[in-house]
Amino acid sequence: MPDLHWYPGHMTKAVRQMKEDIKLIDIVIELVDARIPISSRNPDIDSLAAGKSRVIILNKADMADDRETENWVKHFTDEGMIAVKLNSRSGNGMKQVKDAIAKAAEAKMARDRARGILNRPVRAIVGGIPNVGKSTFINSFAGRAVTKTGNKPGVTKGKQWIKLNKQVELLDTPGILWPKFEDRKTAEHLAFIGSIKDEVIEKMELVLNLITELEENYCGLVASYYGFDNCEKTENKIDFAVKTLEEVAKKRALLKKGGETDTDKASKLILDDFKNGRLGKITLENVGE
Ligand SMILES: Nc1nc2c(ncn2[C@@H]2O[C@H](COP(=O)(O)OP(=O)(O)OP(=O)(O)O)[C@@H](O)[C@H]2O)c(=O)[nH]1
Repeated sequence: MPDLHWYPGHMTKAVRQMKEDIKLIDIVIELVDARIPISSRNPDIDSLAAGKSRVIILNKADMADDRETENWVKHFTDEGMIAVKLNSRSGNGMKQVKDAIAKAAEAKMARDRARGILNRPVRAIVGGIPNVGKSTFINSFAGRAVTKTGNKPGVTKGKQWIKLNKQVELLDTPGILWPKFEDRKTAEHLAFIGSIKDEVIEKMELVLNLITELEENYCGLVASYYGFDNCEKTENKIDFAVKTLEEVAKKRALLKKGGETDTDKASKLILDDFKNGRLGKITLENVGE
């Protein structure tokens, strides 16, 4: 197994920045990928965000299994968080997100009022591991109608805030959290969604494990996307995955010079199709697993 404890320097800097920014913040909005709500979280957010209001957004819900996403929303709500699903690209769900942030802000203002603090702005930050959609979220949140604050006296130097309403504003630069590499499966899931470079893990091994995982919950899905039938409940999962991979190469005419199937190209194709949601609405991590 390759060394997965890879930790680029820019991330160390980004994490330090997030620790600094969070001091100004009342509400921490954590973005996770709805397809892998556990692996795309960073457990350290709990200590980073201690004492803050918490909102968790299941982003990229358009690529996840709707039923599973509902289960996750319920799960995080039961844990005492405000949980919402969202498609940041289309903005579908943004109204619910804004309502959720306004609700968290209202609770914070009520606590302030009880302590005699009036009209203090409530500030929020978006945090998440790479590629979960933080920038897309901020752009979609800002939309066209809202005005940016900042560059005026009294506003922290270099920081821009996007106003949600009179009292609530969102920091326009996201906080970057580092992905966790606790175990092989987590690292693979992060590679499937593109949060860590898939060069970190050998592509062929990665795709065989993806096919195997998909077969468990969505039997025949890979085959049917590429135009053949194949749903076998077999014990020999890796053999089955290899067969599927070769069949995909044949179907897509991915052949080497001598006519042999080009499974490297087929691996790349399947990983790319999954990453971009072309294989369908799929969730790889279920509540209670
Ligand atoms: N389908 C879909 N794609 C999304 C959604 N949100 C973001 N994306 C896409 O996901 C990719 C990554 O989005 P970014 O906004 O750059 O993610 P980020 O978290 O800011 O990434 P880093 O800068 O690497 O930390 C882009 O191709 C987005 O278009 C979503 O809700 N649905």
